[in-house]
Amino acid sequence: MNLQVENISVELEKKGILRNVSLEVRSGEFVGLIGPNGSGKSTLLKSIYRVLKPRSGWITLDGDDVYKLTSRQNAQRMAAVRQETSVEFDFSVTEIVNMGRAPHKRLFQSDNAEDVRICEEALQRVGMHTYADRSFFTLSGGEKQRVLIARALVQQAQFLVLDEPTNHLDVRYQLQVMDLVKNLGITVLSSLHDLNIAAMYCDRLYVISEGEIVTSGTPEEVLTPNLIRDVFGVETEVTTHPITGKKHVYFYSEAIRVKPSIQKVMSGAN
Ligand SMILES: Nc1ncnc2c1ncn2[C@@H]1O[C@H](COP(=O)(O)OP(=O)(O)OP(=O)(O)O)[C@@H](O)[C@H]1O
Repeated sequence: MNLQVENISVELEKKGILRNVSLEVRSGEFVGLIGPNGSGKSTLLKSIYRVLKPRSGWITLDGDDVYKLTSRQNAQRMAAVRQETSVEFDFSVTEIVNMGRAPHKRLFQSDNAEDVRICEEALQRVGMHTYADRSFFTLSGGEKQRVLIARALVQQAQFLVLDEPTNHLDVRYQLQVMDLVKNLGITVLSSLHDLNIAAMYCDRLYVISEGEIVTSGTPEEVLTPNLIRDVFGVETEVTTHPITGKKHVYFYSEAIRVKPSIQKVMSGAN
């Protein structure tokens, strides 16, 4: 599934939030969207999963304008895990996950054995199978996140949009969820705050700042100290991770002093 975003602009309350944004996710790619708070990541993803229609430009999936597809056609192709999902009624974990099967069923058609198996398997994959009967309301932030990822998985769409999927997750589940998504082998576009997670998992990155894409490329091309200083205002050292061979970003803090021995190296002293 190939996503093309062409020159979209979004205005909210008379303020330009996205300006002429273009982006491509090729079939099978895992593409990350990084940028500071308020830069427009969620707005861009919402435009793609049809919650915020752009004022201009167009968005296509395999050449079809997403805004011209029926909801059912769209849900068969694209699943989204949003940053904030409001669940208004007291559903169980299983009921929430089952909702992801709706695009594959007729109205009021009950779950068959295959639906049950797919939902159980998805809960197992996110490590939430022992919570099947729990009320969704009673779950922690990380547990909710994993259930919502399971709901997206059972939709069996070939394109997955994720808005900060590792938010709320402890380090083990951050890696587990990212591994799981990576191993699906489907087309993925995900906003990410953690630059090292982005470097580990993404084939390519787009960097957004103040509503505009400022650069894109492989993590090796994009994650440089200059770019991170310009976009995030933070000083870094970027090296190659000794085990994964991926880029790894070390951050300097103003509050935590740099060790004198390292300061010497940085200033070029012997
Ligand atoms: N409904 C709205 N009305 C007015 N402004 C909005 C609305 N929704 C978002 N914005 C503004 O649009 C800008 C982009 O917001 P967005 O949520 O897309 O950023 P983000 O990059 O996802 O941020 P974060 O990393 O904090 O989640 C922000 O300045 C935000 O305040």
